[in-house]
Amino acid sequence: MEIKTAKLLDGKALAAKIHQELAAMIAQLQPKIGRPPGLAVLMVGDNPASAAYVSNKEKACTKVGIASFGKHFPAATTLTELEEVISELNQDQRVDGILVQLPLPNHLDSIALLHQIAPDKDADGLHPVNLGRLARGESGLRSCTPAGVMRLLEEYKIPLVGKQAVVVGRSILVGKPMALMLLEANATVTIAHSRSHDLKSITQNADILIAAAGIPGLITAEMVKPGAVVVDVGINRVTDSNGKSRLVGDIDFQSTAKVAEYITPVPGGIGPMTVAMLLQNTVSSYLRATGN
Ligand SMILES: NC(=O)c1ccc[n+]([C@@H]2O[C@H](COP(=O)([O-])OP(=O)(O)OC[C@H]3O[C@@H](n4cnc5c(N)ncnc54)[C@H](OP(=O)(O)O)[C@@H]3O)[C@@H](O)[C@H]2O)c1
Ligand SMILES: Nc1nc(=O)c2c([nH]1)NC[C@@H]1CN(c3ccc(C(=O)N[C@@H](CCC(=O)O)C(=O)O)cc3)CN21
Repeated sequence: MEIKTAKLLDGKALAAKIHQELAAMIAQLQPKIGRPPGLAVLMVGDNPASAAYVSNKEKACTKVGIASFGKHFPAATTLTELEEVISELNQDQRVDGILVQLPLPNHLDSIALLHQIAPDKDADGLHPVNLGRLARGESGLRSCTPAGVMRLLEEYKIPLVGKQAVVVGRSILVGKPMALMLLEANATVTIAHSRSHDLKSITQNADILIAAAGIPGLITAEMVKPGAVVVDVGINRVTDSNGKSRLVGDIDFQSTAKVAEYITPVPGGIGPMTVAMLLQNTVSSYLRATGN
C-alpha cells in the first residue's frame, strides 16, 4: 500500500516573502517620512529560549529596514522601573512598536505591564484594548502567533468556514486569540486545555488542529483525524539521545505526517510567521502614526 505524507505548510518561505514585501514598502516610504519604522523589544532576565527569539527578531528587523531598540534588563528590575521605560517608549516618536518578551521573571506582573503599552504601539496585540477589539470583530493590532497561523492557512487556501477547529492551549499569548480568529473566520471552534478530559476524543474531531500547549509529542497520529490540517505552534528545546539540543513542537511529526493532509514543521513553520507578523504590525503602526 502506498504511504502518503502530508504536504508541508512552509512558514519560513512565506515569512521570507512577507519580509521582502515589507522591505520594498519601507524603502519607498522612508525617504518621504524621514525615518524608518522602529520596534522596541524589552527582555527581562536570561531566558535562553527568549534570547533566540529576540535575536531572530533583530536580524529580521535589520533585513527589512526597521530600526530596533532592544533593551535587556537584569532579572531583578522592578515593575515601576519597567513601567517608566514603557512610558518613555510610548512618547518616543521613533518607536512604532513595543514588545515585552514573555515570560517575565515571577516577581513581575506581566498583565499589569501589558496595560502600560499604548494600544497603538502594541506590536504583540496583547493589550486589553486590542484583545477586546479582536473579541468584538473590530480591526486592530492582532496577536502575532495566531495571526501568523491564519496568514499561513490563507496562503495555502485551507477552507475554514464551517470546519471543526480544535485549539489545544488557552493562553493569552496564543490559544485564546487563536480561537477567536478561527471563530471570526467562521470555523466551529473547540478549546482544549490541561483540565480537559480525554484529549484524544476532542482532537480526533478536528478538521483543523492547532497545538499550542508547550509539551513535546503531546499530539500523536492516533489523535488526528485522517486528512486533517495540523498546525504546530509549540516550540520546545529538547536534548536527544546523543546529547544534542534541538527544537521540537507539540506534535509527533513523524507519525502525524502520515495521516494529516497538511502539517507545519518545527522549526520553519509558525515561528518565522510570528516574526513576520510582528514586523507587519510594526509597519502598520508606522503607517498610522505618520498618516500614510
Ligand atoms: N511558534 C511561535 O511563534 C510561538 C509563539 C508563542 C509560543 N510558542 C510556543 O507555544 C507553546 C505554548 O505557548 P504558550 O505561551 O501559550 O504557553 P502557556 O502559557 O504555558 O500555555 C499552555 C497552554 O497549554 C495547556 N496545556 C498544558 N498541558 C496540556 C495538556 N496536557 N493537554 C492540553 N492542554 C495543555 C495549558 O492549559 P491550562 O490553561 O489549563 O494551564 C495552557 O492553556 C510553547 O511551546 C511556546 O514555546 C510558540
Ligand atoms: N511577548 C511575546 N510575544 C511572543 O510572540 C513570544 C514571547 N513573548 N515569548 C516567547 C514566545 C516564543 N516565540 C517564538 C519562538 C521562536 C520563533 C522562531 O523564529 N523560531 C524559528 C527557529 C528558531 C531557532 O532556530 O532558534 C522556527 O523556525 O521555529 C519565533 C517566535 C514568540 N513568543
